[in-house]
Amino acid sequence: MVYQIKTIGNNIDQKGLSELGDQFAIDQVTEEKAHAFLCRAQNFHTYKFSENLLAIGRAGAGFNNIPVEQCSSQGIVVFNAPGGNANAVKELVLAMMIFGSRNLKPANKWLSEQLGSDQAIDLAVEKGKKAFSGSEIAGKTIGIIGLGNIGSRVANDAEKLGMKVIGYDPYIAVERAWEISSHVKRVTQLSDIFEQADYITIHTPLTKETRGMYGAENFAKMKKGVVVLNFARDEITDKDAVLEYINNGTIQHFATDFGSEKFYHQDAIFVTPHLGGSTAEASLNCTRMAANSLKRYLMTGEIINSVNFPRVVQELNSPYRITLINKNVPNVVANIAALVSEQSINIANIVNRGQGEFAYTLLDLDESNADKIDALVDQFKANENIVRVRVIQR
Ligand SMILES: NC(=O)C1=CN([C@@H]2O[C@H](COP(=O)(O)OP(=O)(O)OC[C@H]3O[C@@H](n4cnc5c(N)ncnc54)[C@H](O)[C@@H]3O)[C@@H](O)[C@H]2O)C=CC1
Ligand SMILES: O=C(O)C(=O)COP(=O)(O)O
Repeated sequence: MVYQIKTIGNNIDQKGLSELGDQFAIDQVTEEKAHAFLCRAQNFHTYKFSENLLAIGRAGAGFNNIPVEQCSSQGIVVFNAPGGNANAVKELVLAMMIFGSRNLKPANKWLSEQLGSDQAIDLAVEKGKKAFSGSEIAGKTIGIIGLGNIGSRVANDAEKLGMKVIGYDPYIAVERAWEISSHVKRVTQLSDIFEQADYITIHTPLTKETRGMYGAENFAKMKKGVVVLNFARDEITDKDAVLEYINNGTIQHFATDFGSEKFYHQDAIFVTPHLGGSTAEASLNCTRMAANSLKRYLMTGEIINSVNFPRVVQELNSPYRITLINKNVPNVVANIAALVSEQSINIANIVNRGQGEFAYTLLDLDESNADKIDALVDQFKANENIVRVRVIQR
């Protein structure tokens, strides 16, 4: 079987796709006929997914561009590439902190307005540069909201650069907690970040809680002269609040990865065009990770790095594996077992894991008779609690 992968958009790293191998064809069919999409931040919220679509690989971290609940209910597994671009974002954030502290944007603008001979410019520079004297990050306090793949790296490197680091993350993953330097102080109140930090950076997904987190309520708690960064998601920022707190002298510099006309032509604001994850290394990492997850899912039914289904890893030693995406309701597993038994088939292995409203079931069968497998598949397809059925032959 050849699996049809459709890349969406033009910024998928081509080298990363070589992971897929011979059993995969890239961009040979229309979106309608593809088994899987591989994408970056393109918005899928208005998409109508075809019944042929089994999976979406997001070659990046954030997946708010994908209607995940709709995908779950259509039996589409969504994968992302956790950590694949974290170093890229971390480097840009550290650069932007220093960029802001040293007034490089207004300084560069002022310099480009100095005309004449090099000697004349030199004279103007030595006279005028004191207006752009900045401050150093060493010894200052950075407050980090979200200590995941990116936030934990920012925390550790900021500490190495001599900063005092405080972090807020009520949902921190155990693996990340282990990776973070013991010098990083965890705070349990978001207000501690806004009250204590000289630099504030956010590295969370866009959620109900984080939407508008950079807004007047939290900004009112900030110290004067703070540098604020948003390289997470646009909707975290209330733009009018940023302008208000720049104008009243609280925010010295605001750096964001998300463009808005409101932010152009402002000396205290530096905007990058969503470049956080845009390095050669990150693009390759993320495409490789997403491609590998798609390959594993399509070929073996195993799920790793999915955002809407649990991790399920199980070696296939039987002639057939049936994978089911089913509603996470009582008795489904018993019904599945009953349908298998009606066909007089023996179950070699069954794994069923739920996540929210849906669950994933791997059913390995001690049966080589294709007709019996087909009959069972028909039964599963007719079951109202089962939304997706696939057969994988060893
Ligand atoms: N500008 C860019 O190009 C990029 C932006 N991003 C954005 O950054 C976000 C974070 O990326 P990663 O660190 O890789 O994700 P991650 O999933 O490793 O970490 C996110 C962290 O945020 C924490 N969190 C969730 N809700 C929170 C809340 N209300 N308050 C405090 N912490 C909270 C989680 O517990 C987790 O530790 C992504 O979701 C994406 O939106 C990610 C990569 C590139
Ligand atoms: O990984 C993320 O969440 C990002 O925002 C990066 O998006 P991109 O892959 O550069 O379109």
